Amino acid sequence: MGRKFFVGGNWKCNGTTEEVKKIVSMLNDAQVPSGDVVDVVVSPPFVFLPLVQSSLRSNFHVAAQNCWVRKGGAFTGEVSAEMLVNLGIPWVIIGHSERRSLLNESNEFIGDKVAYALAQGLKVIACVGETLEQRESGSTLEVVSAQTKAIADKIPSWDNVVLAYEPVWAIGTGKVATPAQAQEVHAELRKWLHNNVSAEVAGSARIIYGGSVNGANCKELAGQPDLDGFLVGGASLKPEFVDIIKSAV
Ligand SMILES: O=C(CO)COP(=O)(O)O
Repeated sequence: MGRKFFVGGNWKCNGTTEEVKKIVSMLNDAQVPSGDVVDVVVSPPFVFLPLVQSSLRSNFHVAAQNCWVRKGGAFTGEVSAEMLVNLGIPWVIIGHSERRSLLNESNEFIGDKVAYALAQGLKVIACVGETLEQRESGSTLEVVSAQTKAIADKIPSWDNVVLAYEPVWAIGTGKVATPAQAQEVHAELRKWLHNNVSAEVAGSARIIYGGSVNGANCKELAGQPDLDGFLVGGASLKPEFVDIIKSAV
């Protein structure tokens, strides 16, 4: 169906200048499949974006981990989408579960952010995912559909959106979703897009998985038909990130 594999590395709130330089040189030296086969996007903290942007190999790209919901101004501590564009940062992660839960970002706020970022010309990695409680109570599909709807309602096009399914119970816990669990939700999300957006978007939108992905479990997950890549946390800071990129082929 021609959906290009996508591997994102979310560095979260980690790193010193020295560590960032080391990761970048590890990535620059890596033998990986060509850019026709896989998109690789790494997401350092804001303060390291210019360093990574200027030193990273040209076939890998960078993402910010967040941006402000509207035009910049008197919003102390925030970084606007316009600033990212001004710096030539092509991607931004929006709606990560850590921001949803720790900073109380609502579905609606995230929908607004995705829409604003897209309107400024950024490409967006939009995250959805259920908590353990929600999974155990059987509401996984309802939760991820509502999160996806809040985004779909606000955006005119899915061309520049990658949807990341990140079950909260799998993030940073070492508890990865089984390939079957991931495939089930990815297929449902694709069906949701088919029924609520269009058949074309359902066919072309990349849906990537995040949550305790590592060099050992990536290959089997990557083989699932509706799984188009990964958003990697902890392992994106380590050499095994290269193995995850290689799971594209
Ligand atoms: O939150 C994640 C990526 O955005 C996943 O984190 P881990 O890979 O550390 O579980």
